Formats: sequence, C-alpha cells, structure tokens
Amino acid sequence: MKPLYAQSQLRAMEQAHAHDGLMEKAGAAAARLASSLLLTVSGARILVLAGPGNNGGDALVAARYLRQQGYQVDVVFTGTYASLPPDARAAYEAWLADGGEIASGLPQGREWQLIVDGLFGIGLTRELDALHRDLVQQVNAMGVPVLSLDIPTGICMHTGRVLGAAVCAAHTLTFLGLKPGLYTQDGPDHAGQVYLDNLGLNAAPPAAGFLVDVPPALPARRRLNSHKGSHGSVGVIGGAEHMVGAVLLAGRAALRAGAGRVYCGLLAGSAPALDQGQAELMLRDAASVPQFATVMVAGPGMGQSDTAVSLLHSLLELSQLLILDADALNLLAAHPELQAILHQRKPGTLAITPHPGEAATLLHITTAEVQADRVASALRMAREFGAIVVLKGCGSVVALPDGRWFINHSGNPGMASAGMGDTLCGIIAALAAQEMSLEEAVLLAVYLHGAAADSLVAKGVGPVGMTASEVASEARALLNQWRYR
Ligand SMILES: NC(=O)C1=CN([C@@H]2O[C@H](COP(=O)(O)OP(=O)(O)OC[C@H]3O[C@@H](n4cnc5c(N)ncnc54)[C@H](OP(=O)(O)O)[C@@H]3O)[C@@H](O)[C@H]2O)[C@@H](O)CC1
Ligand SMILES: [K+]
Repeated sequence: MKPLYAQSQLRAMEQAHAHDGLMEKAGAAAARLASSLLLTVSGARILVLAGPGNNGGDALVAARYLRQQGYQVDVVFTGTYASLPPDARAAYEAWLADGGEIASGLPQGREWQLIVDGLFGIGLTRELDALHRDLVQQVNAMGVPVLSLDIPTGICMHTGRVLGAAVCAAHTLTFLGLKPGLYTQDGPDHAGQVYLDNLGLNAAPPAAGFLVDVPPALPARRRLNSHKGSHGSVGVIGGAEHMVGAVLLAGRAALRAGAGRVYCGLLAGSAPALDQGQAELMLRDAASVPQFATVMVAGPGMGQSDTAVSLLHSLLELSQLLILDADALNLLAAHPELQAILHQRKPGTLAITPHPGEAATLLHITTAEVQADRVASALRMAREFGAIVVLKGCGSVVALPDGRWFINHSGNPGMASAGMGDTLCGIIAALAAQEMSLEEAVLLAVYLHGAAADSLVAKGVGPVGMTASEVASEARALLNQWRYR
C-alpha cells in the first residue's frame, strides 16, 4: 500500500525543504520523463503550459531543460510575472535568460508532439476561470499526448472532482507524494499513467490514507489437516420475488472465495429449493440461516417488505460478522430503530458496501454531494453507523470508524454491471469466514474483486460484457495464485 497525502502535509514537506531546490528537481524530473516519452520523435516540438503559481514554475524549469536538450519548446504563461511566487519567478527569469520566449495565448499554426501541463497543481482552490477553461478545452481537443505535472489541471487533489474543466493527460508526474484525487472519482480518467518522484525526500510524514495497489493481507495457508468446518460458514439473506439471483450470485462468489459452507436464505415465495447451477449452495428458510453461519450477508435483492425489516432487525442483534448491501442499506436508512442497534454491536463486526446512490440515501444527501468528496462521505458513514464502509465506484473508498481510509486501485469500468456488488459481498464474507478480521477481509476483497476484473480484461473478457460470475471465478484463480504459488 502506498501513502496518500493531504494538501497540508505536502505543503509542510515543501516548507521543510524550502532551500533544497525542489522546483528545480521537479522540473528536471519532468524534462527527463518528457524526453523519454518522446524518444522516437527527433526534433520534436513541445508545448509547455505554465500557470500563475509554482506548478507553472515546475513547467518553466522543465521547458528550460527540454530546450537545452534540443527540443523546440513553446511556452504559454497564463499568470502575471509580478504575482509569481519566488521560486516560480526565478524559473521564469531563468527561462528568459536561457533565450526562451513566452506567449500569453496558444501560438497558431503549430503542431506539437507533447504538451506539458503546468497550469495548476495542488494550489487549485476553486473552479477554473473562463480563460483556463478555454485553454484546457483547446488542449483536450488537440489529441496530443499530455504530460501533467503533479496533477492534471482542473482535478481537485483531495477529491478527484473536475473543477469546471480538466486536462485529460496521458501521463501524470506527481511530486513528493501521491494525492487521493489521482485515484478516485474523475481523477483516474484524467491522470493517465501516474509516476511519482519524491524529489529526493526519503523521510515522508505519516500518511492521511493509503492506496491499495498490491494484495493486502491474505488468509492463512490451509492446514493439510482441515475440513469444511475449518473454512467457515457464510449465510446470505435476500432474494425477494424476482431478485433471487442476487443471493445466488453472492453465495456462489462466497464458495469461490473459499468459504467452507454457504447457506442462502431466499425471501421469495416462489424461490427454488436448489440452485441448479451451483448445487453446493444450501438453500434454507431465511430466518434459519443465521444459526448455521459464522458470517452473514444481508441485502442482495432483499426488498423492503415487513419480513425483510424484521429479519434485518434480528440479524443486527446477533453477534456474527455482518455485511450489509443493497436493500439492507435502504432499510437501514428508512428505519432509525435499526440504526439505533448498530452502535450496540461489537466494533469491527459490521461492514456496509453502498454505491454512491445508497450512500446518499444513508446520509440523507444527494448522490452528487456524496461524490463531491468520496473519502469524507465514506468516513462520515463509518462514524455514523459504526461500520467498515466500502463506498463503491471509480476508486472505491474503504473507511473505518477510527478515521483510517483507503482508496482501491484495482478495477475497471467493465465492473459497472449487474451483480458485481453481490459478488463483492460474497467475497468479503468468505474471506472473513476464513479467519480474517472483517477489516482485512474488506480490504482484500475490494482489491481482489477489482484485480480479477483487470485480469479478465487482460484476457479479452471485458471490459465490455464481463459478468459478475466471471469475476468471481477469476477472483478464485488470483487468490490461489497469490496464496499458493
Ligand atoms: N512550493 C514548493 O516548494 C514546491 C511546489 N511544487 C509545485 O507547486 C505546486 C503548487 O504550487 P502553488 O501552491 O503555487 O499552487 P498552483 O497549483 O501552482 O496554483 C496556485 C495559483 O493558482 C491560483 N489559483 C488557484 N485556483 C485558481 C483558479 N481556479 N483560477 C485561477 N487561479 C487560480 C492561485 O491564486 P489565488 O488562489 O491566490 O488567487 C495561485 O496563484 C505543486 O502542485 C507542484 O507542482 C513542486 O515544485 C515542489 C516544490
Ligand atoms: K498540472
């Protein structure tokens, strides 16, 4: 896992090293990366966009090094010399002293092989003004690869939100530390490939959060002398009329992620007695399932009937590890008496896995407000519901009641399809049933779920048309590969 930093922490790092020539190092690193990206284009022409702050300073330093390497470099500067911060002003002067020229608007009739985006970095505090919005839109329309410095201009470093308009970069070279906004919401669509240069600062402060970009803790290796009871029992409750498949998907995923036994409790009157595609699943009366299971999932296709409410009520009062999704979350939002029970539960025994719409219902705000700051929304839910939270979406956020948070780095848009959430719940439950803590199970499941989808895309199964069942099977393959090979 890699540390993710807040703006205040990055500022503190900058200040602690104010005399270490960080901007010069940042610009030099940018020039190195730019020239490596341009290797095959001799005598290339590069457009460098320099904004009014230190991000612009980085760009001006990069421009100078690139020009010295023989590239033709056009600089467009959108600030005013008199208002530049000191390091950026020095970079501006050095660029001119080196024979470079400065334009205030895009030169016409030129073609560039690369654009370096140094308009705004972590100092962007509000929506882009009209001048910068126009410039960003023109840059995006050119179809030329863009290397963004620190963060694509227009992306909020904390939230990944587009502030008015944002540069769509092919590459982002980020400095000192990773920013959450690169990895969630609209950040990943704009950042392209992300590279980190710590500018020689090896001692980093404690992180604000973490990027989950490698498999987190795995379940213990299985003892040779084990049996199905050694690997836990998962129960899944839901499946009201016409929604039976949701429970079966969760149950099948739990089997594939290694649960010793899986019980499914279906609410539908017309529910089958057997899953014809997965005879290993034990289909039981919903109310009886908790007595068989060490870990429970409730919610997939559960509906909002009185029976569903009373089942959920009794489940919340039991001591098993519990994962709530879908309708269980809607029920929770609609019934304050259910929420009251949550805080009587032992800490670390409840996980909720809302998508942004469900999160909005839980928090009584709009989906747009949830998405405006996904980390803050997830943390708020964790606090208010005393639960481990997975806020699903691009860059799923895992938040814990004690304030820790994580952004998941695996996954792709092929996962935006029916049944993926059911599969995720099943995987979480199965991992927790195999003696991982619920926190560990959630982190691994979220990463594994996305990694399985990525693996399928690499094999040509997706992103278009990838199914939740395929993801569950691929998750099984990866889990075995990570643990046993
Ligand atoms: N300092 C260091 O040691 C190092 C810094 N580094 C680099 O510096 C970057 C941070 O620099 P930064 O703090 O100067 O912020 P930056 O992103 O350039 O923009 C700030 C300027 O934009 C303005 N502004 C803001 N929003 C606006 C808007 N919507 N529309 C228009 N204007 C707007 C704002 O003005 P104000 O808000 O005061 O009106 C201010 O003038 C960082 O990302 C990294 O690249 C690295 O070199 C490492 C060493
Ligand atoms: K930038």
